[in-house]
Amino acid sequence: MPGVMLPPFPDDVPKHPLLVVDYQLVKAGDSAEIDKLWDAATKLGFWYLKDHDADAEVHAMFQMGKETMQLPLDEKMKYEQGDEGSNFGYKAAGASAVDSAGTVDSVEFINVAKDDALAYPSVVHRTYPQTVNARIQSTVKPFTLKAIDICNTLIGALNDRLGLPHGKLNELHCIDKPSFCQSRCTKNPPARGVPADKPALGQHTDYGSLSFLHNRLGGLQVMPPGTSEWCYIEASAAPDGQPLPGHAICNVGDALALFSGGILRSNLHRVVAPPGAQAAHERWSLVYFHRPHNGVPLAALARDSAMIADAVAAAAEPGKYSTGETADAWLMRRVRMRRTKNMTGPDAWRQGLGTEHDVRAQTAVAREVPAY
Ligand SMILES: O=C(O)CCC(=O)C(=O)O
Ligand SMILES: [Fe+2]
Repeated sequence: MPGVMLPPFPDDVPKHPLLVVDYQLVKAGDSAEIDKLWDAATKLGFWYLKDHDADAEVHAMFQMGKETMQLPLDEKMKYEQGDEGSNFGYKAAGASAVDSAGTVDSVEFINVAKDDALAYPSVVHRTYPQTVNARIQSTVKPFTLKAIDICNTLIGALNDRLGLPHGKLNELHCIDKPSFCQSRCTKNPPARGVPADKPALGQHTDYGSLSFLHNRLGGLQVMPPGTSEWCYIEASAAPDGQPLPGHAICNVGDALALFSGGILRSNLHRVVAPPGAQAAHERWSLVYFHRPHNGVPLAALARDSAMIADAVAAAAEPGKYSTGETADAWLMRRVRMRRTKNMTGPDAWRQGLGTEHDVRAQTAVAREVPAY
C-alpha cells in the first residue's frame, strides 16, 4: 500500500519483460507507438502503459479498497457476490476455486460496477458497503471515467489496425448501456511460507476486452505463448514509486480476442505469492475491467474486416470464434463455474473456461484440461 516501504522485486526469479506503451503518444495517433501497442496486443497480450495520468485516482482507489477490507467480515459478507455468476460486490477469500480439485483462492476483493458508480445514488445492479458509498463520487466515479477513456482510446487504435470501420469496437462498449464493466480492488494476505506455485488467484484469461491493472508487488504470472512455464511480471510500480512510476499493466481479454478472430491475444495468467522477501507483505491490486455492454454477441467481426475474416478462415478451429454467447452470458458462466460451491470436478472446471483452449498456446493447460 502507498506509504509502506516494501522490498524490491527479486532478480532471481523468471521474469517476463513487457513492452512499454506511451499512452499520450497513442492518444495523439503516433503510428510508431500504435505499432508497439499492436505488437504487444497481438503477441503476449500484456504491456506496461505509461503516462496514463491516473495515478491520483489509482491512489484513492487503493484507499477505498483498504477501508473496505478493514470492515468486519460479517459486514463485507452482506455484499458478497453470490454463486449465480454475478460479478459485482464483495468476494471473500476461498469463495472461488483455483483448480478442478476445488483448491480455494486466498484473495478477497470488492468489485464496483461502472453502472452503479456513474448512476449513484441510483442503484443499477446492487448496493455496496458504506466505505464504497462514501467514496463513489470522489474516488470511484473519477477512476471509472478515466479508465473508460483510456480503454476506449486503446481499443480505438486497435480497431483501426484490425481494419474495422472506424469506431466499430467502441460502439460495442457503450458507456450508457448496462455492462459488467467494473473496478476491482484485491487484497491477498501476507504469504510467507506459501509455496511459490500455489495460486492466490487461479489461472484464467480475463472475460472482457481490456484490463487496466495496477499492482505494487510481484505475484502476477503469465504463461508465455507456446510454453508451459509461468513467468512473473514485475509489478507496475514499486511502493516507493520505483522502478516504474506512473505505469499500469494492460492486458487483452477474451472479448477482444474473439472479436478479432484470435489476432489479439487473451493470455493465460494467475497470481501467486509475491516472490522472495515481498511475500511477507499484503499484496494489493486494482483493475478496471472494460467489457462489451450486455447483449453483444461474442463472435469474430469477420464481416467488418477482411483481416479478421482471413484470420478466422486460417484458424484450425474457425468455429471457436462464434461462441453463441453474449458478453454477459460468457462472463456469468465463467464466474459461476469458478465458485467453490459449484466446483464439482473437471467437468465443472471445463464449463468455466474462456479462450484458454486457444491452440496457439498454453500447452500445459491443454494437457491438464481437454478443450471443450
Ligand atoms: O492482481 C493482479 O496482479 C492481477 C489480477 C487479475 O488477473 C484479475 O483480477 O483478473
Ligand atoms: Fe486477470
